[in-house]
Amino acid sequence: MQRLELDNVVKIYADKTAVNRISLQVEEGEIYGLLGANGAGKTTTMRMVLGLIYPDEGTILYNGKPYNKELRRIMGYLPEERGLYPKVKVSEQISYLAQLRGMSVKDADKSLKYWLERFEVPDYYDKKIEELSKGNQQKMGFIAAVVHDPQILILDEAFSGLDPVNVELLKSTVKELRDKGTSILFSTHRMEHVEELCKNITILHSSNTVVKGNLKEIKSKYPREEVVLGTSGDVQGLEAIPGVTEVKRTEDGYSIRISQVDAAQSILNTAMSQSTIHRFEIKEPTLNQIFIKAVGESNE
Ligand SMILES: Nc1ncnc2c1ncn2[C@@H]1O[C@H](COP(=O)(O)OP(=O)(O)OP(=O)(O)O)[C@@H](O)[C@H]1O
Repeated sequence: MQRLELDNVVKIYADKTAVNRISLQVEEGEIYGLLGANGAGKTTTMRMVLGLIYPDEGTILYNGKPYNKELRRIMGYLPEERGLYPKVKVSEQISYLAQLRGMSVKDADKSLKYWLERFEVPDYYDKKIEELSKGNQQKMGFIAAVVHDPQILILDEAFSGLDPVNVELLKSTVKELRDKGTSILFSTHRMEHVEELCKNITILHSSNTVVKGNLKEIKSKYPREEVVLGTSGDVQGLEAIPGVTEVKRTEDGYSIRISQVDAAQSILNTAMSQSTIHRFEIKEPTLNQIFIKAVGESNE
């Protein structure tokens, strides 16, 4: 049984279809990437999953059952815009949120203290949100989303505003939650994070699903269009090889764009006849390249 299942879900605002027939499944212990350009329909989809707004068509099932208010206890949400009150102490508001989701005062306090220790900021317990830096407010938002140990966690740009050390800290936490069985709907514009974390993805464009499936399978279906060549010296004649569209000199060789994969063998033969080769790779497209191809650079 799927932990979370969306089937042909539609949301319409007046004359605007914000989400048009999205279908996806998230298993137990899976991080699912929900991607798309600005205005594509990601936040609307997440808000429907959370039960904050209702779909106009389609179904959303949680452990095989439709939405009911009790599900709030098993869901956690880190919104893109900060959701915590600036003037209230970390301990008061996160403990309150945890109690709203069914925890006892004692368990909520214990869990909050665990997470503050985990993020190496135990002294934030008594601080007001407004006293913290932007990145540390983001960490408190993350704690508010996970403090009650949800089965379904919805993360919208979870790593925004964080320095590289904190990105790694949160990333490893997200992986750990996944390994413990949490199902995570993960939305971001940072494709390298998706490549590292997500098994399956959906890319939305103007409310429609344009790419969907297993990330590795999606990547294998897109043509390989870049050859990386490491050479000890110059190689002449690469531009003249049929199928080569662009040749760039790099520090230790060449980066070559190709329009057909057969060109790679000719590149290797040409290079080997003139120089020692210490690297030859026909690169898979990055998710960034796939995203740009699928969506184009058009923003709303
Ligand atoms: N309450 C609303 N009333 C009317 N239109 C809305 C409402 N909420 C969202 N929309 C529209 O629905 C579409 C999808 O918006 P949504 O916020 O889901 O996009 P998004 O993918 O989360 O974008 P971003 O990456 O910019 O956060 C947009 O065209 C938006 O203007």
